[in-house]
Amino acid sequence: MKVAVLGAAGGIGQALSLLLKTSLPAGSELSLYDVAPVVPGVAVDLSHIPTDVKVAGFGVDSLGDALTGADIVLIPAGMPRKPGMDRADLFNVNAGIIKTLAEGIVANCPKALVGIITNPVNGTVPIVAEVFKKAGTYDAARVFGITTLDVIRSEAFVAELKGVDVATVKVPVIGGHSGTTILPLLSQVEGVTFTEEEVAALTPRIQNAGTEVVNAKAGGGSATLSMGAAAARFCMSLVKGLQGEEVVDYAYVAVENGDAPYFAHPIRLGKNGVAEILSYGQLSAFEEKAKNDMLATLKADIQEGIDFIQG
Ligand SMILES: NC(=O)C1=CN([C@@H]2O[C@H](COP(=O)(O)OP(=O)(O)OC[C@H]3O[C@@H](n4cnc5c(N)ncnc54)[C@H](O)[C@@H]3O)[C@@H](O)[C@H]2O)C=CC1
Ligand SMILES: O=C([O-])CC(=O)C(=O)O
Repeated sequence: MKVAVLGAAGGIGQALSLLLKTSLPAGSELSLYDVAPVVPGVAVDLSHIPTDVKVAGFGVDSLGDALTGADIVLIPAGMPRKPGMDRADLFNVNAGIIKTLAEGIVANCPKALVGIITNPVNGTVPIVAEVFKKAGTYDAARVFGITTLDVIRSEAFVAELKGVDVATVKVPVIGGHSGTTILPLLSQVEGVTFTEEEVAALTPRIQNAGTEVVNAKAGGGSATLSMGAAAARFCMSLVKGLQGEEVVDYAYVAVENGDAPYFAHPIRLGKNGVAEILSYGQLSAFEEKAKNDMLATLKADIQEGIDFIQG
């Protein structure tokens, strides 16, 4: 199994690479790419951890070498938010970065499963898909926006609020990855119930959790450690699917005849990525309204990504 991390020297990239070094199956290769000159050092540093995962670092001129033979490509490259910014404010800077990296995937590992972390995820996922479509290599089953951070935050916050063992908490989160487009389905959490007031307070807490971190870091960036944990968890779901195990997880994927052209759903993963997009089930009246209220924003974010490539 070869996993490439693009943007591996950054806050997320380093945390994610550390977790992958200690959790990928024995015999795997971890390929670290970044434009920052420290990246070979990050690889050397990780290579001293005694696990059977080979690590190599690749600098700005070696994207092709980093990607060749990759089964999974994870992309946390690009600029994070500062206080006062929305994720959408990152589009102008990060769209070009994502386009270049997607072109590298087309040229070097067009069959890889691609997990996109770079914000704004609502728009960067369509950019990658459009680059692949243009090149004739697009397979909707292989492109994922990683929304696992919304899921793990929801697990943490529900466990905290309800005083239950976090290991037993499962929270479906659908939609997109920004503000109100993030839609936790608290009505479907098993084993606990919420009052209307709790739903009205917890839903925006989950939606604004990224901003909570941005503000707490006071100009020093956004979530990196929790995102590293989230991306590693999602990567391990992809790995299990590739190994032929049955696994269901959540991600922002292309959906035909869905609520929007891209929407986070429960998905069944297999050897070729998405094996099946599963229904997110019955929504409460609160969730149905929240979904309908945010769809115009999500669709506009998606269109911005499509237009960036189609012109
Ligand atoms: N999907 C999600 O839930 C989350 C997404 N993010 C997003 O992840 C991205 C990265 O965040 P951080 O790691 O905190 O930022 P960071 O600034 O610490 O790291 C970004 C890295 O990307 C590298 N980079 C820039 N241009 C590149 C290129 N063309 N090719 C390869 N590498 C390149 C930089 O050199 C840097 O090492 C941001 O866009 C942020 O908004 C952050 C948290 C959660
Ligand atoms: O809020 C941000 O800018 C980073 C992010 O996507 C998150 O933490 O969910």
